[in-house]
Amino acid sequence: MSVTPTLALANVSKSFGAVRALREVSLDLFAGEAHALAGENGAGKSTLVKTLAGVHRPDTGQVLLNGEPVVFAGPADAQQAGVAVIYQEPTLFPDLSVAENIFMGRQPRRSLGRIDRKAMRAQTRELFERLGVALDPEQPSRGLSIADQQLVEIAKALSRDARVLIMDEPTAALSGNEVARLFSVVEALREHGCAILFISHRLDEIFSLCQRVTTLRDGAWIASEPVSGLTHDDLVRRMVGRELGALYPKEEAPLGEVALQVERLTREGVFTDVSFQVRRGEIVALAGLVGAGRSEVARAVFGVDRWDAGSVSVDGRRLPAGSPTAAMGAGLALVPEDRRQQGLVMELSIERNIGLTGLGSLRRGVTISRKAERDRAKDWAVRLRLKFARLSDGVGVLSGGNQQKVVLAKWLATKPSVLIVDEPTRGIDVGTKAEVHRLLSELAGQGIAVLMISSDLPEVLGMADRVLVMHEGRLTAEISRADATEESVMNAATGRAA
Ligand SMILES: Nc1ncnc2c1ncn2[C@@H]1O[C@H](COP(=O)(O)OP(=O)(O)OP(=O)(O)O)[C@@H](O)[C@H]1O
Repeated sequence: MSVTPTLALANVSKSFGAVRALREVSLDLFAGEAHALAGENGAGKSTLVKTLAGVHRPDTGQVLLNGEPVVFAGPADAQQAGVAVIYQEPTLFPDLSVAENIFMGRQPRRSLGRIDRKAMRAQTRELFERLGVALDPEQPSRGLSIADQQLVEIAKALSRDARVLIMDEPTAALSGNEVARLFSVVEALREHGCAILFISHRLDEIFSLCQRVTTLRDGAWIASEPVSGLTHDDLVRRMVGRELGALYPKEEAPLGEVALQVERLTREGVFTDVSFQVRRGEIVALAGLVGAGRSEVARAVFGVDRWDAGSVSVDGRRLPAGSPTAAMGAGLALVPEDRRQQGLVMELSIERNIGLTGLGSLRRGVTISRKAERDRAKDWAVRLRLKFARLSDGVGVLSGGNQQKVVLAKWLATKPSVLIVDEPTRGIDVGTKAEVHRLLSELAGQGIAVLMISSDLPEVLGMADRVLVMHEGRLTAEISRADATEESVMNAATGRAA
């Protein structure tokens, strides 16, 4: 490891109005080292990334490149200096091929100025070989999985000779195999001498990929240390500054009547013959690999998408196909997977967003009681440890994880008969994760039927009374809590006999 860090922050502070997002934070990124950045939602991780990437300028303090102070005029400047950022959901040009996306604006040219497609293909192939990636350079980018799009972005970074690779929650939307593939690519880059900064709320990923970890809490630097001397609990303590209760506080609740009955539900080409029940008081997990059809089943049950055959009943009443209004009227709630896009109205305040679904209970005569709305928002803000300046601020200024909490609050506040939650703790910090689990358990205890879609196996095993597993659009297994193990669920999810 070289002595001078490739990229560093020295005593950097950054505020947004009254919010002090970073307070005198220092960080060193060395060549050949994978460095994790840990912290709860709103701790300042993305602000730090944006400062390194030239999006934000520090209010005070410095960015140092190879030991020399630099001022990035903008993201292009940082990119030029060898800093590449891979986001959770990359933005490739869908109509261009993989190779064209990689060499966008820098295509190899022939003597007459025409683009040298052959050279571009060959160079792309070479990049993929260096990374151990099996993608076709000629393939259109449209239709690539998020995991493949990230690999294209990484190849692009490599082609620009990036010296620092920053990854802001890159694994949130990836399946287990895709994470393993990403990690082997990152490992290859690290061995080439790249400095890596890695953000994830999944602490086991930090322990398996990184050599050091820096923890932020409320914008302040808490520690930078080798992961080898740390336990999982040590890291959690640094992040949340307090002892955490059980992460999976599932309690046995007496099972009541069947609340949700799904029979032979089929949406052609998407899922087939899906039948299951969820009783009051029960938490049923729907497990499977990304793309197995779990979210699609949830969307159809809730009426966002139509189904072609089969039926859905809530408390014994059959729902019409394709009507979310009827589903909500019958007592169904869906917390979607893509919460930022599907769950929030960005123009509205935090409190209005939380109040949106419960307008009935907040109504006083013909008007909605603003005070009731604010009280409810306050209550949820405390329960979910929401980090905000004012509840009247636009929801768009919240950190990503805090936006997710607002959507959760909005739906949990409706007290439905049947609650469907799709990846309820994705992107959510470990402190709030325990709180969300406690809430789900509490709701089940109150007689609500919970259907939980989750790719987080420990969460499935820790919270579910029963596990349903989907593989390629079909239910392939139903496993009781007693028999559910990582192995039994993964076997069914990958289509191997249980
Ligand atoms: N453009 C902005 N305007 C106002 N406040 C902002 C802005 N960007 C960030 N903040 C605030 O700064 C604080 C830190 O946010 P940041 O996005 O850095 O957190 P984070 O650690 O990345 O969180 P998460 O894990 O939820 O993504 C938060 O309180 C957030 O609301």
